Amino acid sequence: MAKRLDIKDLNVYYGKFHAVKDVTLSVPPHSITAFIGPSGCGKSTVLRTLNRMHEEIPGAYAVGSVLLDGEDIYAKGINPTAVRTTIGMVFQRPNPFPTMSIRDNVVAGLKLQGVRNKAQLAEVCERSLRGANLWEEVKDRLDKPGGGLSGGQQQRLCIARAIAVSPDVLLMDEPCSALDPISTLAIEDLMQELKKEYTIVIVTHNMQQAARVSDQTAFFNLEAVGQPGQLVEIADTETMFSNPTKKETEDYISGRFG
Ligand SMILES: Nc1ncnc2c1ncn2[C@@H]1O[C@H](COP(=O)(O)OP(=O)(O)OP(=O)(O)O)[C@@H](O)[C@H]1O
Repeated sequence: MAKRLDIKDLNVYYGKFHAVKDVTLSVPPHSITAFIGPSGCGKSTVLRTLNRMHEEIPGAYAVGSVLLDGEDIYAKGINPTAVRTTIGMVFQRPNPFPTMSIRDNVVAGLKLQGVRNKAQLAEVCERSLRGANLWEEVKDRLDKPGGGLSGGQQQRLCIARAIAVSPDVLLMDEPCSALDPISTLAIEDLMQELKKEYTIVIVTHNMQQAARVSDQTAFFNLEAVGQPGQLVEIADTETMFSNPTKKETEDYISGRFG
């Protein structure tokens, strides 16, 4: 079920390096929010803090709060693994378990949670593959390895894997950057379907993609190399691309820098 995210005064550090400064923004449920901005401005860093994935990086830490429907995902006693189930992530390069069957890839998270009931696993597998718009292409080869699919199919398999555990939010870190244009459009179409059930945040380098798929766009920038990235502005996507408030946003989206 889609939930709302509220990020408040978020600062992120890699050891002594202050990577992201004072980010405050909200992501409404059933919407797609795109993070755009030049390389190194902290888009992926912010995204990773939205499901505590940065905690896997030695020395990385966040200060501030991230609320999921009002509940702080950083509160004491909250298990980061549980957070990553509720707030799933799809990465830049499709990363299915290559030798594992398509079926087992999809239900890997459920099996980790201890679900053993075959009928339940089969039902979730089909529903998730349908949800990721991959069912028709793979229904006759569910026992074949996930690594045998095309790049675009593998990315949809990863989306199926993420939605199989019934998340509230899907984070997507440049999910199309390793894909051809047709697979990219398939994922973009799929995102429009997915937002009916989930809240989506996507990092993209592709401004046309941000304009095509997102409801609101957040532009990040950094004053100079070595300085922390900051949120410059956030607005509904149409306004952002037609009438941004800040000149640096206009310069970026019109291709004058970055
Ligand atoms: N694992 C890490 N360890 C140390 N510094 C990191 C790490 N990951 C990112 N950084 C630094 O944090 C800053 C923000 O990086 P981040 O990857 O979030 O930017 P980005 O906007 O997503 O960039 P890109 O568009 O190139 O992917 C950069 O200065 C980067 O070098």
